Amino acid sequence: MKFGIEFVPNEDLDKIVERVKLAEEVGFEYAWITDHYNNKNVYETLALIAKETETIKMGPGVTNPYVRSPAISASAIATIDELSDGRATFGIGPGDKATFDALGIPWEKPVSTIKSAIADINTLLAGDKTETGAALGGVKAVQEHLPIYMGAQGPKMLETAGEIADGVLINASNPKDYEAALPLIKKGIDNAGKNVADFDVGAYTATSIGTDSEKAKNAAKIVVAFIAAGSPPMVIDRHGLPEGINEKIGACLGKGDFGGAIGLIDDDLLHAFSVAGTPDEFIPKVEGLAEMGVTQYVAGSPIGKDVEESIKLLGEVIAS
Ligand SMILES: C[C@H](OP(=O)(O)OC[C@@H](O)[C@@H](O)[C@@H](O)Cn1c2nc(=O)[nH]c(=O)c-2cc2ccc(O)cc21)C(=O)N[C@@H](CCC(=O)N[C@@H](CCC(=O)O)C(=O)O)C(=O)O
Repeated sequence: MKFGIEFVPNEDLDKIVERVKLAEEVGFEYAWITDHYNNKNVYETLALIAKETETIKMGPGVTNPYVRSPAISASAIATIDELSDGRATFGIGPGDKATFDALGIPWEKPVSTIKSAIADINTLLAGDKTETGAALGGVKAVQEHLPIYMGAQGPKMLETAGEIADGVLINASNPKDYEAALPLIKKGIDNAGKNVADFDVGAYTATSIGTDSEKAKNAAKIVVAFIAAGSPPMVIDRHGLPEGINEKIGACLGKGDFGGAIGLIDDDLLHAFSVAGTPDEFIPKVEGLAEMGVTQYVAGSPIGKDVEESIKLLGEVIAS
């Protein structure tokens, strides 16, 4: 199992860089930086990480094809590959409606849009010209093939990821989600005549680890509340959760009643939408994801009550 870690660039960048250096030290192989227009810029954050680290791979986890053209994204990730001496990796997903509504960008045909964006980015990174005549000149990726991952959850997006990407990052923390996702990804891999062994299935989880189980679980509750509220009925049903619990939690969040939302998060919801607890509680959960075909465990927010301590504890899980 490879291990990755996610950071949201909405806080002091020096702190994020220090945390990525600590993650590198304890054995993490990937640092994924989220990309939302209202946070600090993902590529400036990645550039700082590239200059301050030696071995960890890094990339957007995940950008989207609507806010930047494929040529701008190709130039940006090739620059990170140069700065990091060949450690860049590129995560791209369809983004979400709320973002594009706020930006006044029409969100159309996400599957086709991602397919054509990835095709152009691969063309440009290979040093070739796109159909419209775009070509990179003053920047060149170090890696022969810079790996491209897709953020995906929907069935078509998952199949597309298997078909055209080198890996997938799925926002899900429970083996049941991977039991449902793997056949779709495999269908795409088979369609493209690729080898499953070459494909990286990333579990982009809501992680909360600590020496005190209760405290670790409590730290995860608000994140779980947002995930549960955004989950469709099919996912609520998959995890055997009470029908309508997503709406109930969403209603609390909608009126800013975070205490009420957190009060609704029980162990079943924690188990469905996060990996939370002590290192000893973590190891069987990570093993359970591996049994379902997950090949990269990505520790996503909140990581833990004390992030530095949690990164070190995750180092114990990596070493186990
Ligand atoms: C579009 C959507 O795809 P989805 O994979 O479910 O999208 C949910 C998320 O993956 C998406 O919002 C991501 O961008 C969210 N996301 C992030 N989004 C961000 O904006 N920033 C981030 O940093 C970020 C990180 C992230 C990490 C992991 C991850 O899994 C997702 C992440 C969907 O509805 N897909 C369906 C329908 C697809 C569809 O629209 N089909 C149409 C059009 C077909 C066509 O396009 O040609 C049709 O069938 O007619 C499907 O896959 O079946």
